Amino acid sequence: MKKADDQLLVIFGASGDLTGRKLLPSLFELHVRGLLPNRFCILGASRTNYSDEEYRTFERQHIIDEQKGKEYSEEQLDQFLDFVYYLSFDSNNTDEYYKLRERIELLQSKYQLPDKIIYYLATPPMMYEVIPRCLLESGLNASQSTDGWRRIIVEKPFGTSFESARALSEHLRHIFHEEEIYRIDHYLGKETVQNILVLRFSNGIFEPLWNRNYIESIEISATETLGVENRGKYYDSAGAMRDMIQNHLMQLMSFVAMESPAIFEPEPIRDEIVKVFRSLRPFKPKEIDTQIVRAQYKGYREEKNVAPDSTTETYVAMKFFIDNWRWSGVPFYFVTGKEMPEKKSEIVIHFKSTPHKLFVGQCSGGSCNKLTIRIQPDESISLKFGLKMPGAGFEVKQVGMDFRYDSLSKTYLPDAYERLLLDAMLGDSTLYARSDALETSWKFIDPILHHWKEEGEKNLFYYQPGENGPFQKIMLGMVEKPCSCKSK
Ligand SMILES: NC(=O)C1=CN([C@@H]2O[C@H](COP(=O)(O)OP(=O)(O)OC[C@H]3O[C@@H](n4cnc5c(N)ncnc54)[C@H](OP(=O)(O)O)[C@@H]3O)[C@@H](O)[C@H]2O)C=CC1
Ligand SMILES: O=C1O[C@H](COP(=O)(O)O)[C@@H](O)[C@H](O)[C@H]1O
Repeated sequence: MKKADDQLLVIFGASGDLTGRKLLPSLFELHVRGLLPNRFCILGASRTNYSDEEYRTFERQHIIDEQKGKEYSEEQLDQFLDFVYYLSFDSNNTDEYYKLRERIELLQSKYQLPDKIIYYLATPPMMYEVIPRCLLESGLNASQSTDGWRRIIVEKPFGTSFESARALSEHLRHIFHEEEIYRIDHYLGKETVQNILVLRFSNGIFEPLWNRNYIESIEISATETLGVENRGKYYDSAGAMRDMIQNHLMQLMSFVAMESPAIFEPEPIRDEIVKVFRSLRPFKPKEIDTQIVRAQYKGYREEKNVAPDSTTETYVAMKFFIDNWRWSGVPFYFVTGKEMPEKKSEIVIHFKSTPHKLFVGQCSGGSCNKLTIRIQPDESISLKFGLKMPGAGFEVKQVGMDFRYDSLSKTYLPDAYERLLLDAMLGDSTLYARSDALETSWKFIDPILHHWKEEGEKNLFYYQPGENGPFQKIMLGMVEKPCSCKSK
């Protein structure tokens, strides 16, 4: 596999949850698998006071916790932590960036690194404006060397509305070139998500069926058993629509719905994604109440840092349409929720039934055929079809042909962050979101959020943690009108 150029990675928000649970464990796994650049080091930066050694000890435990069940040696962990450094500084204050510059120069000289730096913004979103501005003001946003470069990875949420996403993009483009900006959506780093493209565009059998003529509906869901945990402050201002649908589920939908790019390169793929988003049928205010269900789990308002009268949704189920040649009239569904009975993310393609039912009880009255792309927990693809039960008569049973992704080879399935970090180091932005795609997706979502804000508690439903409640029915009945499940 191609190795990335020698480089330095600076992580802002180095003392935080994302860095400890995802970034450093993923970087360690890349180290174990020999995929990091030959000369490389990591500089973590945040305000908390740590020496390099204290920071290494702090993160060592996170890595051990996250690497449970994976093979590695203590020696590999020591080697890795040896090239992890920490700078305690206030990233809000331009005057302190001289400390960052000094540390970067020291490390570049120690490791004989070219002037190639990736900045990772793993901080609260309000810092996405501040840190790039301070980098500009202190001259750290661009390389002075002819073969040097800068890249910046920006975590989600990328804005909270169309206007704020656009303003953030403009701000970043003023400081970095567009091709240097990597907007991360970790769902795109998941192996099965990438497999949607390969499944669709490397198999001749699916393309003729992948349209309104053969597909009845498409369901895209991501449910979680956890609640908001320790992220109440962020989540209460975001809600399920901003936290999951505007980014992860919309990206999944674009992979399912897009046309084939002429070539498999970042820009043609991203062009096709934007075309899908532009074809989304906007909701009229009346449709928001009948085609979208929002709900909150009981007990959410007692979570830490959540407003006691919060109307933030922790669950959304919605029906929508893509008005283009391929998908005209085909309903798409999104479902996402916290405190659900199962942690599961999947895409289900429901194919149309045969024009005439020849067999009694044929697949309980519906179509026998559906294709399920399971993203997690067990990455798999399964196709259901009807077959005759052995013996007398013609009783039809729906059977499945299942493919478990981990049976493909003994090759280790990388975590999404491993794949995406490596891609950014290699300069490959295919699996990163482009600004126009994000902005177009916000344009679709904004009116819904606006309507909910006006409605307050009206049409907000409640559910018991751990229960699907009436929502399964809502999905099956396909959200024609709000259910009568409102209660506290
Ligand atoms: N955690 C997760 O699983 C995911 C997180 N994200 C996104 O990643 C980002 C980080 O999330 P997470 O790690 O959970 O958050 P945390 O609150 O755990 O960490 C935030 C980090 O930023 C620093 N920080 C906090 N406030 C400020 C401030 N005012 N000025 C400068 N630095 C500050 C903190 O360090 P210090 O106080 O020492 O400066 C800390 O290192 C967020 O934007 C989040 O939306 C996205 C997907 C998943
Ligand atoms: O981005 C986010 O994703 C997680 C779910 O990610 P997954 O990979 O575990 O499916 C979600 O819990 C979190 O609220 C959201 O910010």
